[in-house]
Amino acid sequence: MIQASGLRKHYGETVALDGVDLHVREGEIYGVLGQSGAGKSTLLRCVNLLERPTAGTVAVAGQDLTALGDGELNRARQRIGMIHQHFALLSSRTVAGNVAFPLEVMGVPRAERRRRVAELLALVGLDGRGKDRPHQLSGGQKQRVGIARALAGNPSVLLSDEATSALDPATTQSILALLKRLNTELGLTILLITHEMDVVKTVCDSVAIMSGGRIEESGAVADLIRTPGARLTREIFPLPEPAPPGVVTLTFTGDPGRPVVSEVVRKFDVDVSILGGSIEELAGGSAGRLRVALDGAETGAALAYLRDCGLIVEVAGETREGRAA
Ligand SMILES: Nc1ncnc2c1ncn2[C@@H]1O[C@H](COP(=O)(O)OP(=O)(O)OP(=O)(O)O)[C@@H](O)[C@H]1O
Repeated sequence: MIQASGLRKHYGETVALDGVDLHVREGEIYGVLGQSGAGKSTLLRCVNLLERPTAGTVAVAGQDLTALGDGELNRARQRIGMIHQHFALLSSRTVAGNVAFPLEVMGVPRAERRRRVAELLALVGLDGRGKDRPHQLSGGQKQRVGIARALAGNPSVLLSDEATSALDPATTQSILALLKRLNTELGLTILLITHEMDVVKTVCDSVAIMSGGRIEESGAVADLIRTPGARLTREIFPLPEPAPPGVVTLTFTGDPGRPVVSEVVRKFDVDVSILGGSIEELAGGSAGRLRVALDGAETGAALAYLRDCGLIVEVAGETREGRAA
């Protein structure tokens, strides 16, 4: 749905994007995670060409935006909604007036605008709040107005620029739940940028980790977690690094369906000490990482058994290895 290739963006001497390739599939929620200055906002603004990249191409829904003239680009942008960290609402307009704004720009007749605005406000849970002014709303409600406005043109893609960064944790969760619902019900493809791992954990199907204008790691969250050595896994399930030589790290996605650790102890001449670990509920299901020390005559056979059970097994100091379930 979104295909960016070889994106570069220079601001004078500053290289904000240093050759970025991004592939967002239709219907997924894709998160770009990175610290301040990593280039996330620049990437997002290059996707809808609010910023023209210094080099590279961007295609959305098969249309190469970088090849379009201004008129065609404006029409293409109507199919790309955007929401912002600080909501960017017009304080002089009512809630309904804010949502109606893009419809006015598109030349939608008044009666149709009213119908559409009412529909959009109901969709984001703001039924009956159309006459309010933005200052009468909470942060979460303001972001709901921002989302309704972004959906006015029936976009196939929604870009989210740190949309939950100004919100408290409970409100963040309610806005993420709304985005997930819109993704599922409308088939909306969502590209969001964030510096919060919790956002990635809660809603993202895929992720790119950015640093210094480059993508360091990208892919489906479930695939990355099963990739030995992935940075995403280490950040979601932090454990002391590096592990002492011989210590074993077990990573798993989904429910193993049986108590594999106690099975190993019963089946093999081996003792297992649990040194640390955690289990997280991710958008695509649960996943976990456990650090253990194995001691006994059948350690090798026990590790082979754990691999056969579908766990990713990494032994500190040995060559990385693992296999899919
Ligand atoms: N309009 C601009 N003019 C000059 N430099 C810019 C401009 N926009 C971004 N930069 C620079 O580009 C780099 C990447 O900035 P960008 O805002 O894309 O990062 P970010 O990951 O979104 O960070 P933040 O979360 O703090 O916004 C930074 O060094 C920033 O100073």
